[in-house]
Order: sequence, then C-alpha cells, then structure tokens
Amino acid sequence: MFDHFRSRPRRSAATAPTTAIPVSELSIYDPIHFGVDENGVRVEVTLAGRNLLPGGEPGSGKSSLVNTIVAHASLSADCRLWLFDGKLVELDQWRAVADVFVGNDMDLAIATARELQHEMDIRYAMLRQVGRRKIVRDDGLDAILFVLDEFALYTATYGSKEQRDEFVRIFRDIVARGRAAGIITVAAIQRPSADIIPTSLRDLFSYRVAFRCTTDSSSDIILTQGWAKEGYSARTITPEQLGVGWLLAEGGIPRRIKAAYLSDDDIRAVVAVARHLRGHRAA
Ligand SMILES: Nc1ncnc2c1ncn2[C@@H]1O[C@H](COP(=O)(O)OP(=O)(O)OP(=O)(O)O)[C@@H](O)[C@H]1O
Repeated sequence: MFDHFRSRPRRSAATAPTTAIPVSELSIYDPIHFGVDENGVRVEVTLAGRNLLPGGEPGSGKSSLVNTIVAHASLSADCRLWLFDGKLVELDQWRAVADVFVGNDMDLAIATARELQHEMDIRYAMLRQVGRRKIVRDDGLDAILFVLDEFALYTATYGSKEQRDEFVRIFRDIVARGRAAGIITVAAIQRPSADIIPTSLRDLFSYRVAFRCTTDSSSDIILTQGWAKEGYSARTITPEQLGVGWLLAEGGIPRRIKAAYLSDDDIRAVVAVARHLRGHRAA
C-alpha cells in the first residue's frame, strides 16, 4: 500500500547478489530471541508495535540486551536502525549498518529526534489518507528501531537545560505516538529514579526489563510500583548474575530471564551479514 514511500527495495536471500552470504533475512515483525527463563525455556518478544525499557545498575546487562535486539533488527530488511549512543562505545560496532547514528552531540540529537518526529507525522498523514490506524507488516514501509543508550545522557547530562527539555519533549511524543507509525523505541536507563523516568513516561513502554538494582524502589520504578512487595525485585539479582533481569510484558507477571549475550566477535559476524543484506547503507 505504501510502496511509493520506501526508498529502498525489499531484498531477500533469493534476489541477493551471488557474492552475498547465503542467509535468509529476518523480519522485525518476527519474535526476537531475548534469552531463556529460569526453567531454561526460550524467551521471545515481538517488539513491532511496542516500546522497550531496559533499566538497571551499570554493568548489569542492559547494553547486551540492546545489542541482541539491534542484531535481530540489523538482519531484518524491513527495519531501519536509528541509534543514539551517548557513550559512543555501546553501539559503535553497528555504525556500519545503522541508517542514523548519533553520539554525544546534543544539537545533532535534537535535530535527529525532530527528523524522526517529522517522519512519524508523515506516516500518520499517510494512515489518515487511507483511513487506517497503524502500519502493519505488509504495508511495504520499513519499521524504525529507535535506540537510546543511555537515555539519561540526553535528558539529564549533556547540553543545556533548554536542550534537554526539548529533547525530552520530542522523545515523549515519539514514544507516545511512534508505535502505530512503525517506530519502536528502546531506551536503556542506568540508576532508575523517578526524576529520570517519570511514571507517565515509563508507562508508555509496554515491555520493561529490570536488571540488577540496588533498591526495591528502583526496581519498581522500572517494572511498576508494587512488584517488589510481591517478590519480583531486581534487588535480589546479585552482581555476579550478569544479564539476569525481570521481564514485564504488557501488564503480565514479571518473568525472570537470563538474557542472550553476543560477544564482540559475534557482533562483528552479524554486522558482516547485515551489510550484505542491507546493501552496505551506512549512517
Ligand atoms: N546476558 C549476559 N550473559 C553473560 N554476560 C553478560 C550478559 N550481559 C552482560 N554480560 C557481561 O556484563 C558486562 C556488562 O554488561 P552491559 O554492558 O550490557 O551492562 P550495562 O547494564 O549496559 O552497563 P552500563 O550501564 O555501564 O552500560 C558485559 O560486558 C558482559 O561481560
């Protein structure tokens, strides 16, 4: 339906050049492998049409989960990668396959977030024209994975107060309205606190993962007030349990998971395949 809007033709393994590594591409509409639960059962999450908030102490495993998600998205020819990496090291390996890559430049972060907001508005206008509410898999319009690692660097650290406020304003709009327009937001948060992630913003993320936290209240800030009292607290995760977290999905009961992990070599290998699938587009 929206074929004229795609700037890049969909490619498949069957139509890829013969020099391409023979691997079939994924779709961002497919479930993403997150890891296993405490019974060893595979945990998969479909992120299309959703937002995800991973939070927890430094070194608890947030970026590793984000890498797993970006890996899936990079192998999905129907997904563009808009990566904001405030620390410039967490997502840097994906730069070669990112459509957009923003580091610690606050002016660029605001301008790029505005661009994404504009893209969202265009998509809403297109949906209105055809009397539809949301973009779906077969519309022929790429989804956008919008990743911020680390969220608070853009909202509480870099730039002036005016810049940070402006960034938060645009970010909130994208998180609130983006899902129907095919924009999936993943925002990683260190040291969760109510001033960094107010409840009204947190609640726009229907999937959340609480990695190790130092207090019940910071665990509840990620999940929802009250879960710690029920026994679902990321405070119980020890520093040795890297990549362990509580996954809360759309109002269900938190599930303890051990996230999958990609080493730097694994990521390099995925990037090599993704470059073929994505036709070497780079940010
Ligand atoms: N699922 C996992 N399995 C095994 N090891 C892991 C896993 N997740 C993370 N680790 C280990 O923990 C280290 C820190 O993880 P990661 O960088 O994801 O933490 P983080 O929460 O993003 O930290 P920061 O907030 O400082 O960026 C990794 O370099 C890796 O060695």
